[in-house]
Amino acid sequence: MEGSLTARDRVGIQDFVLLDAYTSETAFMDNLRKRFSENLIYTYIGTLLVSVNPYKELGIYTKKQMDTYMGVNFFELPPHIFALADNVYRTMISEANNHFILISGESGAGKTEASKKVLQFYAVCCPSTRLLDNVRDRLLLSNPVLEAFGNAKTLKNDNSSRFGKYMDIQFDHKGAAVGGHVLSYLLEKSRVVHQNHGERNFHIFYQLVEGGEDELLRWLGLERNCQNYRYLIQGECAKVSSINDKNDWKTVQKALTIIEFSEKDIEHLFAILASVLHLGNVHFEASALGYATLNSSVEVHWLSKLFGIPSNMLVEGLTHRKIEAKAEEVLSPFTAEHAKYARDALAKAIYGRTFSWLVNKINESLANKDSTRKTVIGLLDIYGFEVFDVNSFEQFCINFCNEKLQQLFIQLTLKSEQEEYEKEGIEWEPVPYFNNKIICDLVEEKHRGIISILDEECLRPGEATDFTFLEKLEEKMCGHPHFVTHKLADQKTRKTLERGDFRLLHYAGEVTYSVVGFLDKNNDLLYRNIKEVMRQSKNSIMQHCFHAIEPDGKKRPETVATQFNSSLAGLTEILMTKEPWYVRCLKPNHCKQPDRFDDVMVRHQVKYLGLMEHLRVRRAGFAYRRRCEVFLKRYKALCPDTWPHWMGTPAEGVQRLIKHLGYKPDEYKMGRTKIFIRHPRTLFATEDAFEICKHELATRIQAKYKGYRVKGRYQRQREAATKIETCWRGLQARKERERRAWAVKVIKKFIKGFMNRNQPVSMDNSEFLAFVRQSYLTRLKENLPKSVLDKTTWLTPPPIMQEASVFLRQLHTRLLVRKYVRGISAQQKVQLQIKALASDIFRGRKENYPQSVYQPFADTRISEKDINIKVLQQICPEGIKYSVPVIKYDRNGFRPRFRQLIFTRAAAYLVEEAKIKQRVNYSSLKGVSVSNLSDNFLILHVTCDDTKQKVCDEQISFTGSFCMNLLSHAV
Ligand SMILES: Nc1ncnc2c1ncn2[C@@H]1O[C@H](COP(=O)(O)OP(=O)(O)OP(=O)(O)O)[C@@H](O)[C@H]1O
Repeated sequence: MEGSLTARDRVGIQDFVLLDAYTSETAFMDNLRKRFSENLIYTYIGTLLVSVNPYKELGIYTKKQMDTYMGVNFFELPPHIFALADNVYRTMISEANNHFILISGESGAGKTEASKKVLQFYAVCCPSTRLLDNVRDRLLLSNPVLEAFGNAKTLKNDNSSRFGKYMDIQFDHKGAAVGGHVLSYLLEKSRVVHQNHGERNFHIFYQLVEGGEDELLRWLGLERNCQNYRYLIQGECAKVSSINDKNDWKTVQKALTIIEFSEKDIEHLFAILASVLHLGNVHFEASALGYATLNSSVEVHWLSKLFGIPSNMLVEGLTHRKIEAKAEEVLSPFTAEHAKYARDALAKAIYGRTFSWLVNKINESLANKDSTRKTVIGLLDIYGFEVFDVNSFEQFCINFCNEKLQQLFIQLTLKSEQEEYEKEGIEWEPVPYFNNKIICDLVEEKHRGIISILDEECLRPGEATDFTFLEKLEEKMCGHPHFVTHKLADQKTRKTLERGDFRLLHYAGEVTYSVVGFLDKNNDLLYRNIKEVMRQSKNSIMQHCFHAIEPDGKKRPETVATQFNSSLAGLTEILMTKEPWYVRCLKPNHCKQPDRFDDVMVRHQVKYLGLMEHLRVRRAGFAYRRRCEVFLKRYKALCPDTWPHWMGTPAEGVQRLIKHLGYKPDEYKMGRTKIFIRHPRTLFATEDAFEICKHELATRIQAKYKGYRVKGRYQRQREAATKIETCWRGLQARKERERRAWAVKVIKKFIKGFMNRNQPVSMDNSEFLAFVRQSYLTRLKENLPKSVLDKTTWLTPPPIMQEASVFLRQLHTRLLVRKYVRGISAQQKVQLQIKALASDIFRGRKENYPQSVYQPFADTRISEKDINIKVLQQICPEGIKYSVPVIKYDRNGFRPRFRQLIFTRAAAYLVEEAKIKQRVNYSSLKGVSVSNLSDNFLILHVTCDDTKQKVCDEQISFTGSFCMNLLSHAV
């Protein structure tokens, strides 16, 4: 698939919009399956990309592939994530606005992989410099670091994102990636202390233990065996065949240095990871009084060393809490159970806060400090919808997040699209779709939603438990169509629910949540005592985390669910200001197996992702719409009526324009303020015409001239001069520095004068004029005559460049002449002088003169060795100037005779072998005549008063092929 389509690439339909069969789910599934069986994992629905996880390497993400997709029209090549990335990028450049790519799908569907591919595409395909290479490397390498700390093996996915990630890639006006910013959402901290069977802790712990150098492990007090650490073995699957912790460790280490973590930062970061592992091994026993006693001196030793906190302080913090009793604070001992809880809470807090520190640090490294305007492409890769056997608070948050993203998708596509048709007065048959707002409200509605009820239970005084929370839910949610519990369920459903469960009917399916742990996880409290202990740490990251993040003393921090809800609202706001693009990832089977397409499972995803509805709206609707003024502004140059100025309304202008372009009535619709184009191909045809018109330079020049406009006229003149200077540089032989400097000076002078006389009329006009100038000069540069005699015709200039063209032509000719003249030898110079003379004599007077211009003139036509020695002896003292073989005709009878005609300084000699037949003194030469025709006759007229001559008043006629050469010499 390198550029051209093969038969395999055409299997099925590349764009569901083009499916012939009516848009049934069966036809949709057939197409998806057919393509999947040929390893064609991508298919479009318009500009939305559907991707099916192949669970195997397909070799379709090479540099060559990137080159293939770079700058090619979206629908020209088989669907690909690179095509989408390229289309987003080019739209961002041409429209100079912000975009985001929403990648969604359930856990393991391929979201993270897709977002990595997009990032790689930009890293390779965007213009770059050495400086920007740094930014690019950091952008790319932030991924393995974030994955190591934020991803883990789950039952659904060996590399499952346990946090939400939104990454902005910032581009300058030339389209180079110049910076980035990462926002992270709710890390699943509980994984640090607990993993379900078959799952792992975050990758970084295993990488450190497996890959860390011996010396490092010694320094951290760690052993190279994951089995020795309680926090690493709860899922009983420390080793996973698809994961190479050792290699990943190396990648992370390298990435940390490239992202510019200092040695100290790295040291402290590793110390924290080791501390968490030591903390997990801290063991409590109950004393006789039932209080916790700490029986882990080795662990405490290492914790004390790595945190830089005295051991006794640590021990106290881990076994006691501070209680305020009236004016004083007293220490109250924990029970063993309580101490374990406090230890785990500390481990979670340390890891969670370190993760936030890490994200900030990455952001510092990606930040672009330059304040010039940048455009942005956002990449949203957030944990996918997930359902386990036991689902807890974390799944509740993750699935709620997916509900919100589905809601955003609905808002931006199905809902807004249909509302827009209505608003614009376009006839439209509404497409029904399931709006999941009802579920979002169920979770987030103020005072009535699940989060509000949970917060109430967390914050209220008195004995609140997970079960009182469940009762409150039952009380408030009773009868809600998407909520059910054991108590509220009908008999049949009740059998599937435990007493401590509640079930939500999500857009993606039912999920049963166990309320156990909801209150604790939502409170996420850490005892004050242990926080104060951590503040004493000598580890700079710990100091930062426990100082900076702490709210003032007594105020209770916001609950986790509320914080998460607010951050999602913030994310929605960010996304709503950008142009959306979608990648919908599908998971083909539960077993992570290649070549296995589970129909039921895929059909279910197709359904809940709303793909059929999207397809129906796309098919019935319009692929492209733009406000009339925007459309007109872009394409008005394609129609003589609208270019350069359209005086009527934008809508009328658009009508005139599309009439000129020959749009058929079924290809478009005019709304109240917008034009709607049904098929992408119509737009592509228009865009192609536009491209031809403006040439590929248009985008670059537009971008250049935006900056150019702002900088003012002086700057404009300078830039224009520099551009032309560049053109000229290409034209000149680089070695001739002196000449080039002269040319540039003259051109600059010209431009200055020229610009002064050609003040642009309007902004639009100025851009176009600038384009026309640039385009003409570029073409001219490529078509300049290469030598003085080059017959290349000078390019006809556009009207505004007439004057410049004449000037440049003179300049160019002069330059070529100068170059030519400097390059000729003394001998050639004499030749040329003779030619110039021939020109004076014959130009316009003799029919075959033009041909002679291209024939070399020689110094002589008979070399001395071909002249008889006797003759030479006689005439040599006079100095032979020129000799030529001729045929002589005498006056009577025109009998031809072969002779040598030899000119000396004093006379002309007619020679026949060893005999001088005739000598004509120049003093006796009355004249020379030739005809004006294409012959080579030459007649010498001589006087007869020279008694020594045999002929008087004679005409000596010759013919020879070099008559002009001869005569010019003679003269
Ligand atoms: N395009 C692809 N080509 C080859 N393998 C892929 C592709 N996409 C995904 N995979 C495989 O599927 C696995 C899961 O993909 P990924 O981690 O991207 O899922 P996800 O949707 O981000 O899941 P989660 O929501 O759990 O983070 C990858 O580790 C990889 O092995």
